[in-house]
Amino acid sequence: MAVVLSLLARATPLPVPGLRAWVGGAWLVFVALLLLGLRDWIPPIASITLGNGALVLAYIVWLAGSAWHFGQRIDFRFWLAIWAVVLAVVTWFAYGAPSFRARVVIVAGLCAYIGIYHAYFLLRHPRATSRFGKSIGITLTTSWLGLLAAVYGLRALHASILPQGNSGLLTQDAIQIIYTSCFTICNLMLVIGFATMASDYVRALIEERSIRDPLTGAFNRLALRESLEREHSHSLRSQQKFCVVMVDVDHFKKINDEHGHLVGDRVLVHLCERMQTLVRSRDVVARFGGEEFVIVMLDTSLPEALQAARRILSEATHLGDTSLPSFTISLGLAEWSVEDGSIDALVSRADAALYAAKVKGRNRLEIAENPVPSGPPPVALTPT
Ligand SMILES: Nc1nc2c(ncn2[C@@H]2O[C@H](COP(=O)(O)OP(=O)(O)OP(=O)(O)O)[C@@H](O)[C@H]2O)c(=O)[nH]1
Repeated sequence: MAVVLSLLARATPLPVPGLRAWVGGAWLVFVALLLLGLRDWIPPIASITLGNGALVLAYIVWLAGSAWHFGQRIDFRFWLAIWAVVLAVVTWFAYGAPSFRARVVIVAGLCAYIGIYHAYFLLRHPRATSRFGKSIGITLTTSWLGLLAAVYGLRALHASILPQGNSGLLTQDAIQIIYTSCFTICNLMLVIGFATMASDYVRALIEERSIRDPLTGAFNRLALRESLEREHSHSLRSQQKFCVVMVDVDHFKKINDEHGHLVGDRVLVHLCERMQTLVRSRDVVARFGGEEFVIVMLDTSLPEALQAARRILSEATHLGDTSLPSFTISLGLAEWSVEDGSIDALVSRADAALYAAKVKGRNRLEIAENPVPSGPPPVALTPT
């Protein structure tokens, strides 16, 4: 399982935060099982102390991997201190006052605790839930973490109260064989869970990149077209109005020429961020190309859109404490009409209004002419 996860980590097209730690944890589980399995052939210090140490460390490293995956850090000093104490206590119960029962209760109890903590962390993390709900990887990982913690908990309880609990995992009795199988399956499924989380992450990132403009983070033209088509057919059914605003930076070429393209890029990023804060979160801000943006204001009539567009004209160019050169923008606003036969016709009207704003001196807002009815009215895409 460690080999498979390592190969997967090498094959991922994009770096996945936390994946290296998950790979490291899988190798530690492998080392731990090897050392514990070689109990009769290697010195107890290697088998008992290092074997249990590697096992506990594996679960801490897996937890750290999940925290990194979501851009967080665990308190390593705290966890390493716990690890060191457990190692010392296990060594004491191996040499000072030998007690297999005490070692099992301590190690299995701690592993159960880490498993529950890890599952709880994943379940409660706000970024673990996307707009599609919990990812398959997280569901899988938390389920198997819960099961693994339950098996460890049972093992600790069993060792502390029942006489058979005092026998080693590798003993040939039925209950120990069940424990060994459960540990193996849970650890294997956990590795599959981490691999699925990694692939969920890569897929989500690729999906996100396919609809976003890499410079500004605004939606790209593909996403814009999809959202316009969605709104257009929704409006054909419901007659609910929506508006399109075209925004263009005035004399942007001059900004590039005088300050350089990097400053020009920062102006675009700044403008985009400002516009996103000035519209509702469900409105769509997209980069149409170059220094031109399109905002789709969903379920919005002309008077409401006019208010928002005026706000954008006056406030989107505020520089705050940035070191950017001052700039202005021009806007063209068009309200969807049933006479717009297609979304291209609507966008063309907004573009024409933008052109009018440029011709009239820039740094202003123009409203598009009503569409000229041509031919029969468009047919609704789905029956009303
Ligand atoms: N920095 C930067 N510049 C870009 C980017 N995309 C396009 N441009 C530049 O934007 C400029 C657009 O210039 P024009 O189309 O002449 O428009 P303008 O200078 O804004 O003039 P008006 O729109 O008429 O006010 C060109 O110089 C492009 O090279 C980009 O991503 N980053």
